[in-house]
Amino acid sequence: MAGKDVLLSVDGIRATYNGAITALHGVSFTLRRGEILALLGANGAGKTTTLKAISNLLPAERGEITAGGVLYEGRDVTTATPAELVRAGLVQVLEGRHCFRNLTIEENLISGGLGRSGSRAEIAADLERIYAIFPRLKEKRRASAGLTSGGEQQMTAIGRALMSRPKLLVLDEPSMGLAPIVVQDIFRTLRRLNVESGLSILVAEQNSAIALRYADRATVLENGAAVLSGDAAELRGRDDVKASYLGQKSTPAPTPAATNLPPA
Ligand SMILES: Nc1ncnc2c1ncn2[C@@H]1O[C@H](COP(=O)(O)OP(=O)(O)OP(=O)(O)O)[C@@H](O)[C@H]1O
Repeated sequence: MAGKDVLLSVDGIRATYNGAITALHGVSFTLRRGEILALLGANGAGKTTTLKAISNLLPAERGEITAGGVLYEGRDVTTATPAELVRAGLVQVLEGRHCFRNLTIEENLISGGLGRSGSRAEIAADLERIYAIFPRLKEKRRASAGLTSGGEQQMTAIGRALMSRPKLLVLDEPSMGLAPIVVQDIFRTLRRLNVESGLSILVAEQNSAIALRYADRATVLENGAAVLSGDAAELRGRDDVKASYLGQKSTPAPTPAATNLPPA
């Protein structure tokens, strides 16, 4: 992990929908520059709401932050528009790998760079950078995004976000609905980007096993509150985390009788 300075600070966020449903009850955590932080939790724990609070996307769903705030690079961005956040380097890949289905993969990627005032040559160079990260997208660049596989659409959604040259990439459940091998490929790529270019990553995941394997640290949400935070490696070794989030039972010590059995 690179530097230790704080890039993103989520400070006691409470959030409601329709002025009635309280989805977050005071979530706090920090993300250091250059790290991968996983936001874990079961269905409905508040992961998506937290990410949308960070990117100021709640108003589109009649949601709002009612207390607390978000600091990005030391600046209060609680009221910054999503477009301002993208320009400041904070980009979110929404849940469900949204692509423009009728546009080609390449057109989808180019759309991600439109917010920057880059020349044609710069956009072409950025495209080549994305194709080097995801060679599969280069092969499929002329295909309509809607006709490509779920994995290719996820890569396109991530590639499009990378076209705006983010400092902080925020991803909502990139593993959703994808085969384990594709999920592993995507997490490996995220880790490589993190190591090679220092990209900071906040990733919300229900798949705690893969997220804890690739993240530096993790925060666990339950019922709209952060209940646990720590180093990913340490959390992976904890019995309560294994039982509640990794679907593993703690292994009982073998009984003497069992030890005497011949190998199966
Ligand atoms: N647009 C919405 N309107 C009303 N309530 C919502 C809305 N979106 C989420 N909620 C509620 O807010 C709570 C947190 O949901 P959220 O989607 O943030 O959880 P999550 O951890 O991301 O779950 P999932 O993994 O299923 O996406 C849930 O009780 C959910 O029903």
